[in-house]
Amino acid sequence: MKKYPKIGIRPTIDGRQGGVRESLEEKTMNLAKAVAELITANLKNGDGSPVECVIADSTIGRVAESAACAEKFEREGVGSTITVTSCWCYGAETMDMNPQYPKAVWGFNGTERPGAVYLAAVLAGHAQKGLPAFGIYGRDVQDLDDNSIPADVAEKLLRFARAAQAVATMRGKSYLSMGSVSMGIAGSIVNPDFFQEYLGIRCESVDLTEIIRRMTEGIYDKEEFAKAMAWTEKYCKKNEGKDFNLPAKTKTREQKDEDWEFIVKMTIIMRDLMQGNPKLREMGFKEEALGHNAIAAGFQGQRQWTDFYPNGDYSEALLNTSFDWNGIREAYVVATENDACNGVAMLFGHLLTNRAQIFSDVRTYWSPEAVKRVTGKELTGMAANGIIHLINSGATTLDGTGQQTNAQGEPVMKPHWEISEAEMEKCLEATTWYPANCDYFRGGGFSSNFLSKGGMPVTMSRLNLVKGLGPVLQIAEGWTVEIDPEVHKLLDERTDRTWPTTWFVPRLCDKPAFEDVYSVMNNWGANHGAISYGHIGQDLITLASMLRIPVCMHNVDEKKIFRPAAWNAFGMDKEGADYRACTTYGPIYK
Ligand SMILES: C[C@H](O)[C@@H](O)[C@@H](O)C(=O)CO
Ligand SMILES: [Mn+2]
Repeated sequence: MKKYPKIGIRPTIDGRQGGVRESLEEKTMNLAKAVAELITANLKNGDGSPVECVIADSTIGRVAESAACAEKFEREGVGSTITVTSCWCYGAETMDMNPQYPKAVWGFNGTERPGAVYLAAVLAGHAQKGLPAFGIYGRDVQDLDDNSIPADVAEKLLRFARAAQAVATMRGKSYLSMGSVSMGIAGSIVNPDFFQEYLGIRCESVDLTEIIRRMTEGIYDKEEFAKAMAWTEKYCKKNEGKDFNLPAKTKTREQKDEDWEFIVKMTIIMRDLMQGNPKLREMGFKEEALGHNAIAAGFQGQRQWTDFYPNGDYSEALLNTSFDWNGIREAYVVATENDACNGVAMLFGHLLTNRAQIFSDVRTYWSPEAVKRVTGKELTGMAANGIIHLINSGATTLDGTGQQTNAQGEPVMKPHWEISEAEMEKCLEATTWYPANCDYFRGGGFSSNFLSKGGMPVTMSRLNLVKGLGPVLQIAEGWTVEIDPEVHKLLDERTDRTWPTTWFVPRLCDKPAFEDVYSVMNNWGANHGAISYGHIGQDLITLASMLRIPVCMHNVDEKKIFRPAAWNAFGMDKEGADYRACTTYGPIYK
């Protein structure tokens, strides 16, 4: 059972004894309990455990009670707070002053006592003190004896809590670079200051010789390796695809079998490097047993490693997948080509959804005209306005096959605790493991290949670093689409047919970057995108504002944007206000 941060609930109250406070004690504490129940019933951590809440020991009426609550929250491992009230309270005395906690305030909309007035007053305090907080105010007046949480309030509470838990879960963890810069990809020039100041994440790095050392000296769990090999024989090796390499570059059967053993060992070692392994301590490898506390990692692969050793596609794909030989489990976050910027976008998506992530090159925009020219066929349905080819060797989760289904039989990518053994086997069955293209991967290995089923709502995002500005986030909600199999074959075989493909169609709107499918690709800030199941643009925007990362491109309805109340002070144009606020506040850990 992993250790996760908790959400602190702060019931605040009018401190006046002799009637007022007494009349509100029960109501205020009941509201706090209702919020805690809402969060614990609806939100889970990555391991499937419910997000825990901690409620202050008493209502908070004066500053001494604020301080006592702050001390309790520190002891209990709180990482963010929600203040709730149904009455007037003394803002500067009762507000949460912790500079690192994401914070929200729910002012009960009941007119007998001025909860909304406190909400506005304390949000002014938060703005004045440079501690921006999210304001939650229900649209309809509630009766004083109504302790229920209205739907609009619940939606904002949960949106805040999802993002706040993501922020708190990242704090204190590591990003592990396995290797270094891959083929001059800027995203793999890892910027430790960004990780430290914006995410509270420490950057760790290991040279790739460490994988060879551990293989050579047997620093891995031999029993697990045997179990993994048997599983790989049963589910992966049997789906080995045609070898498209030139004869001179084709490995023998014996060499390929050695490669399978190599990449399975490599996968175990990469996982151990990320999170450690107590079995290694039993084997006498105390230091290696510790791991790097990595919540995300990147594997350089190309080129030096892949010019000589089998590639990392199997390792990256399986680590990013919600299952392996040990069964169904939380997906890891591993960026191929050590593109740490894309790794961050994958991490955001994973923490907000508890689902595995797709890592892709944003490879090709295909206009309807170009498709007609090369295939003689029309793009139809949701693909009719053009499609974007998402494809990358390696780090695309096998959950991306779309072989998991919801109650309606529609393709989905599920949190791991909802995936069945049968669905795991379907994802594996839908994946072909082609011998690696030895023109690119001289050391051989295998690449996962599948075609994502269409009809899944997805969100593609990307974190970019801009000198002089800092980090910015891009977001494109859309869908996976299926196209005529013959069209797919022709288009896919023009590029890298041994790699996994997802055909993506963004939701278009009247914003310039979304006026057509071409514009989405033409405005994308790097070669990669992280693709998460679901339309999570609103959550990403809320999360980005907590981290002070401006959003430079998105196709989310402006009315659905939920950011700290202080953002309103930076102007009515939401995008400009976002930039001005992020610049003013700066990173939360600086
Ligand atoms: C062709 C290169 O080897 C691939 O790695 C390339 O398609 C990329 O993924 C670059 O991001
Ligand atoms: Mn790539």
